[in-house]
Amino acid sequence: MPDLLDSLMPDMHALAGPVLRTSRLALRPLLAEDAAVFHRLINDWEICRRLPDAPFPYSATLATAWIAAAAADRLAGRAEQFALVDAATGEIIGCAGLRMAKGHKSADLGYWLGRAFWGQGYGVEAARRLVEWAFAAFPITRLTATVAADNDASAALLQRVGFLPSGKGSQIFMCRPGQKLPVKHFTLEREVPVVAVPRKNAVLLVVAVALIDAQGKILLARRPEGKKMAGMWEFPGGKVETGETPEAALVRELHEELGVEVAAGDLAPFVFASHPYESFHLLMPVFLCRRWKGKPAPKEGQALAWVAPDRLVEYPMPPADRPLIPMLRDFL
Ligand SMILES: Nc1nc2c([nH]c(=O)n2[C@H]2C[C@H](O)[C@@H](COP(=O)(O)OP(=O)(O)OP(=O)(O)O)O2)c(=O)[nH]1
Repeated sequence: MPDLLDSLMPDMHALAGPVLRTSRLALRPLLAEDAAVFHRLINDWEICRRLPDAPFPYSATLATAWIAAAAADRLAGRAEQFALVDAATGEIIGCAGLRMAKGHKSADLGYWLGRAFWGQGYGVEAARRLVEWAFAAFPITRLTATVAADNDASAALLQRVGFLPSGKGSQIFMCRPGQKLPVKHFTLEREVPVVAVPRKNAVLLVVAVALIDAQGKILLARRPEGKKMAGMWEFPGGKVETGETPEAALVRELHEELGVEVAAGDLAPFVFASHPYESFHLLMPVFLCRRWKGKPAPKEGQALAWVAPDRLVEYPMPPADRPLIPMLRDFL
């Protein structure tokens, strides 16, 4: 359903550029017919004295020329300037834009609001949206912004949007010819996505079980070809998934690997292995289980063997399992 703003907005086809929306604003390209409002808002000493490129008084001719230059800059890829439009009224309340550095590696953020619209969070709202769009739409790695050293409100705005102070300097402001005024520089770096690099000592929780049959033999499964530690004999089990209890993981693994059904209550905690492997640290609680439903069958291509406790040593096992063998032998 078209909202009020759409009905107040100039013909979208006339807009040679994107329209960005926030909860209260639309940021749209400036049009030649905006010149009168643009001029009325900007021709204010309190605004011009804070903008490096604005003379004072700010003439109507300059307003028209500035809007035309903004359109040319957009076409040439030099800048993206927007009128900030109140979504409730369709009224222009200020401007914000990005001036691209050569090669589009960075862009400079600029903005101003008509004096009646100060102190209501419009600047932060517009700047946030522009920043978000800038990083999404261009391969820039950094945004910069410069404010007059005494413009505390603007410095605070930038910091609320995520900019960090990056130094001080001085700059000519057109409304005060002949002198350089102190400025503060700010930058905002593109967020580098955090890539989850597995840490060498990341703990991997694996759960395993010694299934013990009526003769007191223990079931071992041989790790199939193609897996790490292929050929080693291990206790059935596997990784505990996120949100799973060790018991639930074991019930699942025994069903998947061996086709047997086990009740969590029939799993008795026995011992654990804690072992540093090359790329992770294994933490493996080992349960004992004497009751299950079904006949264990190799569902995943593994060989199975029922082994008496005193013969476990004859089966090559992963290094993490070796300390478990005497414990099982002594206990059973
Ligand atoms: N199930 C089981 N795993 C063991 C034992 N001893 C031991 O070091 N492990 C290691 C081998 C594996 O790195 C890990 C078990 O994970 P897993 O069975 O879910 O995974 P996997 O390596 O077989 O295969 P994949 O699913 O990651 O491809 O724990 C053991 O006695 N039983």
